[in-house]
Amino acid sequence: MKGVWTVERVRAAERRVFERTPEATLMRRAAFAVGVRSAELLTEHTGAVSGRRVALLVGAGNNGGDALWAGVFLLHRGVAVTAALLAPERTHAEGLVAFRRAGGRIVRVPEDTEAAHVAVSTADLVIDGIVGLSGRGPLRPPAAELVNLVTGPLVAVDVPSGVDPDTGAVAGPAVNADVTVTFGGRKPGHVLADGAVCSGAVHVVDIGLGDELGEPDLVLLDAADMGALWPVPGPEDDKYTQGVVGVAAGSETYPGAAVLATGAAVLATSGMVRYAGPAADAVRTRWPEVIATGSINDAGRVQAWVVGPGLGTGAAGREVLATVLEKGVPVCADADAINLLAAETALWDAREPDTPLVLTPHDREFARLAGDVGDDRVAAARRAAERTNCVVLLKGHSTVVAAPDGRVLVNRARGAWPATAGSGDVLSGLIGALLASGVEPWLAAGCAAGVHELAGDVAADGAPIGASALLAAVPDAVRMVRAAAAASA
Ligand SMILES: NC(=O)C1=CN([C@@H]2O[C@H](COP(=O)(O)OP(=O)(O)OC[C@H]3O[C@@H](n4cnc5c(N)ncnc54)[C@H](OP(=O)(O)O)[C@@H]3O)[C@@H](O)[C@H]2O)[C@@H](O)CC1
Ligand SMILES: [K+]
Repeated sequence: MKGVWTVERVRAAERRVFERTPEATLMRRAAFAVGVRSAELLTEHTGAVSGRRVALLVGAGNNGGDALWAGVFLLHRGVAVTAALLAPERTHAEGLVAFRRAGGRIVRVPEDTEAAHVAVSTADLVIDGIVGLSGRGPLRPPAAELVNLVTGPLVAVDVPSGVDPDTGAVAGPAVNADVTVTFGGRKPGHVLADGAVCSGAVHVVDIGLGDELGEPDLVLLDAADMGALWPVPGPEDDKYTQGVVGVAAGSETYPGAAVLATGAAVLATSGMVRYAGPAADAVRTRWPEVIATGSINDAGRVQAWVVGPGLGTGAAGREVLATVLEKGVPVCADADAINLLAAETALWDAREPDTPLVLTPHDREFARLAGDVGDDRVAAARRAAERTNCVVLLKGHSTVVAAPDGRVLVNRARGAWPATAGSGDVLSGLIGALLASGVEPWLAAGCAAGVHELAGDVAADGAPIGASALLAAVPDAVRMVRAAAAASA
């Protein structure tokens, strides 16, 4: 698992490190890493380092200082570097002196705006040192204008400017980086909301903060983590011991939701799948291995239920949800099950106390359940998880999964193609299968979201896809995470 630390935590670690290591040393290490990565990118994009042109966008603080020292490194490698100072009176003083001494060219904004425009638009590579951990709100107009002119690769120092480092929110113009070089560990802004996209490829550099950072605020599951968690049958297992999942979904109007959710459960694990509901014929036709029945009351024993996709919010749906919640096994509640729970507090009483419940809302469902998501998606999901004593998987470009005990994991989206009708039904089936296999609910939700994302990516391959194609790619995605786990073992 990869850790993610909030700005407050990074600052606290930084203070402890400063007691034994001078601030300037840390800055040099950070800047060196930015310089090295930039030189690599220059080689990749232009075939050389020496003789190339780089522009630095330098703001008022230490982020700009990092950029200037990276500029010094590049000057020593024979690069022609121009620094556009966006807050000339507040530029990092030592960085500026060193940059001048190394032969760097300086242009001041707004006085030399024209020269800055030329430098940025003709650069082979641009380094964004406008603002880092102290950044708040979008880029201000002079910086936004310059960023618009960038044509070459863009390297963000620490955080792409204009992205909120703690929430990933982007409220206006922001840097869209190809690469972000960050220090010590990832920040929430690299993995959440629009910040995940603006960050490009995130490169984490150890500058000596590591030991002081402590437990991360959020975690990211990588493919190897998912592969290690994914249930694999042992020699003693049969169809029952691997966990039986029940799906209570779909209606006469929406049989497709039942077919997709059930199919996902079939493909996720080799445990048995039962279906209960009005789409039994459609499910049986598509998935003959499923034991399908028309009524929840006839369904046999299962180790976890998936309830909600295409269920409807009428009396019949309500009855099904109440029955499932009373069973005393883990439940993944999606779509209409969430709407029902949001609309009727009495339904919560049907839940066997402390049986795990995973809720998988998108923003509108979340709003009905727990109020507006707002900019801080982690805080929103964490609050809802604590209040409802549920695992809350908040869908979005980056999926956030909060456990009632405060743990949060994030899945960075690979692309937007999987955001298609029926895709949520597939996700709920995957979660149900992992719950039935006994995977801890918080990890089950995170792992399912990761494999779902990967399946979408594999299926889309750069073109739009439907949920059926995503579903069909689930075995490939499982193979990929299993292979990643085997490779890292
Ligand atoms: N962590 C570590 O260990 C290490 C960290 N290091 C580096 O230090 C960086 C943090 O530096 P920092 O604290 O000096 O602040 P920084 O982010 O440069 O902002 C400066 C000023 O910009 C302003 N400003 C705010 N928003 C703005 C906006 N949207 N658009 C324009 N301007 C905006 C705001 O001032 P204002 O104008 O609002 O008065 C703010 O005070 C960190 O990201 C990393 O690169 C490394 O050197 C070594 C080790
Ligand atoms: K930056």
